[in-house]
Amino acid sequence: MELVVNNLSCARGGVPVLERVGFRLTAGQALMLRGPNGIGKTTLLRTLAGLQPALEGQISSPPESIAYAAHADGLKATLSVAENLLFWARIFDTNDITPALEGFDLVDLAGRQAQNLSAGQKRRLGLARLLVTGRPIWMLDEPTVSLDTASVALFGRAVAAHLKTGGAAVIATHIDLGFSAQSLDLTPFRAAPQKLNDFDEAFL
Ligand SMILES: Nc1ncnc2c1ncn2[C@@H]1O[C@H](COP(=O)(O)OP(=O)(O)OP(=O)(O)O)[C@@H](O)[C@H]1O
Repeated sequence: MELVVNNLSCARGGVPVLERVGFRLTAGQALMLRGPNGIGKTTLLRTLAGLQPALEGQISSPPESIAYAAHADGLKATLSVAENLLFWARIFDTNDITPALEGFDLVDLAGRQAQNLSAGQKRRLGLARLLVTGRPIWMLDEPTVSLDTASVALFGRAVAAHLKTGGAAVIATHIDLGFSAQSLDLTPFRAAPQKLNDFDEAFL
């Protein structure tokens, strides 16, 4: 497993956000994306995960090798915790949700509808889905939002275990997850402001 990103430029809403981002990640490594609000961490993760096209550059790993956990939990409200996990597990050709239930402390909540979970419990369920994908590269956007201290530690252990078994992770977060990781500050990669075209200038 190796993720090599070269000369990657990406846009949001048609506006270039980041230019010439590059890094290399091998099995067992995690990369923490840093930078101020609005710098483009979500945009970069979405591009790496294949949810939007890059303006230019290369990403060595195909989207099929990546599991992406976004800001939104994306849960099925009327399905139970176990049913939500099974729904996802079957997409990835497995019925085994036990490691996901156990790894994210969801065993006692297995029968509860997702809509009746607390915010932190919903977040744990959203993250537990990573374990049923079997995909080697995790892309995680602010994964610890709503998590209490114990759940952050639980999540940190889940990522550390994933790394130990040859996985990799790219994580946009402002907090320390308790394992060693590289970090990449995106500030130097901020795209230059676009030059106004003649039409815009005529109206200024
Ligand atoms: N749908 C959109 N249309 C146009 N611009 C957008 C859209 N969504 C986000 N942006 C802009 O793109 C830029 C990058 O946003 P992005 O969400 O990637 O930043 P971020 O680093 O993840 O921020 P945060 O730390 O606040 O989550 C920001 O300036 C933002 O305002």
